Amino acid sequence: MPSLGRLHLITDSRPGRDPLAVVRAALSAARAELVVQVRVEDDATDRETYDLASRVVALCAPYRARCLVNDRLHVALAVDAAGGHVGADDLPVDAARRVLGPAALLGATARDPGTAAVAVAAGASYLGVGPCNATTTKDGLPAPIGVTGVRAVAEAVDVPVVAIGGVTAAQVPALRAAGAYGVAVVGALSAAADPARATAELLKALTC
Ligand SMILES: Cc1ncc(COP(=O)(O)OP(=O)(O)O)c(N)n1
Ligand SMILES: Cc1nc(C(=O)O)sc1CCOP(=O)(O)O
Ligand SMILES: [Mg+2]
Repeated sequence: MPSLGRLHLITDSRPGRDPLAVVRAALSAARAELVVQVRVEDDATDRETYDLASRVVALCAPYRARCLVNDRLHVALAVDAAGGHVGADDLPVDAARRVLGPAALLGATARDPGTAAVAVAAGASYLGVGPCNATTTKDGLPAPIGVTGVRAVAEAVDVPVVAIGGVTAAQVPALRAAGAYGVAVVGALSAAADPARATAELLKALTC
């Protein structure tokens, strides 16, 4: 399996956002280094999710960038995405692995070392670890675990740790020093005045 991209762009499908424009801009800057995770609001229909994911897969293909689908693994299969991401309210990791098959990329959310180890044993390819910081992008999250929490998880597992939650380019060096392999962002790109430039800045911080 090719190595996992270090920069994960999670789509922002809240009203008034233009997720495809941000994906296009980010792909132009990061190319195959980008992983695009299609994440929709809970009230989005499967058809809406399928339509968005299909378009993201098509945008990623010329760059050989990979698309993952959050939560809705049947959509991941239907659009021939590279895999999916699950958390505590989704299919258990072992069930998600059975659905997606052995070759797929499967991400799992982990907020502590114990959960992380269980997820890896169940078949997770990488872990989404956070929230690193407070974020307004998603409601109902626990208190931030900070760089220290990311380090605790990274030391406990041997799969890539992707830090999430209010991550900015300025924080990337500290996250990398703590053992994070990459980062996943919504607002840092979706709310950027120039998403291509913001992508380049994140990527530089991740790869220098
Ligand atoms: C890379 C990454 N990490 C964590 C999450 C959160 O997943 P989950 O806990 O299932 O919450 P929702 O995103 O489904 O609301 C993620 N999507 N990606
Ligand atoms: C979707 C999501 N999951 C998180 C978690 O910690 O599980 S934080 C998050 C939102 C990340 O958006 P931003 O980069 O704008 O903070
Ligand atoms: Mg989920």
